[in-house]
Amino acid sequence: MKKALQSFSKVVAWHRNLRKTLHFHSFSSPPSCTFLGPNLPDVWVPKENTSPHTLLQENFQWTNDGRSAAILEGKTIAKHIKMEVTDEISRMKSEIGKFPKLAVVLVGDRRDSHTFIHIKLKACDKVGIETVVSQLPENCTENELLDVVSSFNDDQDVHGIVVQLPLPQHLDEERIMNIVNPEKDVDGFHPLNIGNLAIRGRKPFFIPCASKSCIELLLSHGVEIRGKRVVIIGRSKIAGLPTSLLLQRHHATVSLVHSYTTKPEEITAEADIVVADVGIPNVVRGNWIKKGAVVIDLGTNQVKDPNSQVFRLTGDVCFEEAVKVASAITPVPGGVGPVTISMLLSNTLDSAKRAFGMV
Ligand SMILES: NC(=O)C1=CN([C@@H]2O[C@H](COP(=O)(O)OP(=O)(O)OC[C@H]3O[C@@H](n4cnc5c(N)ncnc54)[C@H](OP(=O)(O)O)[C@@H]3O)[C@@H](O)[C@H]2O)C=CC1
Ligand SMILES: Nc1nc(=O)c2c([nH]1)NC[C@@H]1CN(c3ccc(C(=O)N[C@@H](CCC(=O)O)C(=O)O)cc3)C=[N+]21
Repeated sequence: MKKALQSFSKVVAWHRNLRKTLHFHSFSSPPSCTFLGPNLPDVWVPKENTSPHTLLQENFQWTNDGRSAAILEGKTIAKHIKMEVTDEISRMKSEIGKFPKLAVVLVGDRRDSHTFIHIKLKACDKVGIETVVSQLPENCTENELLDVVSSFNDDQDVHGIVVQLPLPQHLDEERIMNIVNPEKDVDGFHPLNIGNLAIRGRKPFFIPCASKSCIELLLSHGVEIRGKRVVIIGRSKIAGLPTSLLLQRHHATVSLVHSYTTKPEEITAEADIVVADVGIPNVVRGNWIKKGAVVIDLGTNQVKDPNSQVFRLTGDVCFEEAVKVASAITPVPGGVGPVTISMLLSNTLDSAKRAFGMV
């Protein structure tokens, strides 16, 4: 009993400390926050030493006084997370002579998928995560793909499996996601993980990386989530839907806008926080945003410049317009994307730690 009380007061002290450093972040009652392991709290909370304190703002101002919005920059956060992952992997190697391994499955030849996989592999290499890539042709059968995933499920040296999405039309994404071992599902897309994310107090093995990235960006810049009205444009399983679930766990009031929503701009204009996950460049205009709102742009659209023929990254939000209205906004590139990648590294490390009994 005494021990339980001691650990409970440690948790409370940890919360108090966190509240002090992050200022905005508090829980209604500590016991409602179930701890799921070192890196899997009931809500996603940036670790103290992960969030660069220089970024923390004492009092986040939900205003735009006619100047530009604050830029919620992701590269520095990503760097801090990567540094921490690197340190932990070095420790793992020296203590038990083992390291995490990520398997990536790519079907077909999509240009953006190649880019994203290249970024993931490079990041893994940098922090000391071993990788294995299985590339299948565009016209592969579902059974061929299922076999590849199954072989990674069975491989004890593999701790994380990523099946790059989207898959070609003829393949049933749900069937493929279902077969990934939930304990290796570092993307967090398996129905068991999504389901457990949906219900507060339940314990997903992994939370999707882009969703964690959104929360991390908000919290580490001092943006309060609890009680805020959030509108997410898009309900994809990669980002929109899980982000809505995670934000609910953080006590936001969440609405989802999708392709059947009429007059989405009237709904987004009510939001304190707008999250765009559509995949259409510049679809969210300045007049969709309430003055002083915070804008998180997940869109990473490769758009060909008609003059130079060079591909440029464009977000879903028309940055030039939104920056004049919002109080804070993520840039593309350099906002959500880099943090998403670092979350994948962190999830893979967590999975290896679990496999090695280090948690
Ligand atoms: N930066 C990052 O970390 C990440 C970035 N992304 C990027 O996010 C973007 C979206 O990708 P992904 O999540 O795969 O999305 P999907 O293509 O799977 O889904 C898009 C969503 O947008 C909705 N939608 C489409 N058109 C409209 C519209 N005109 N108005 C309102 N809603 C609309 C769709 O509605 P409906 O459901 O009705 O079809 C759907 O829910 C891409 O640019 C991708 O690269 C994705 C993941 C991570
Ligand atoms: N199984 C699966 N898991 C995913 O997590 C997944 C996926 N499939 N399919 C596609 C989307 C998209 N996504 C991004 C990840 C990183 C950046 C990223 O690093 N962006 C950088 C720049 C990228 C560049 O230079 O092209 C930035 O915004 O600064 C972007 C997008 C993950 N996704």
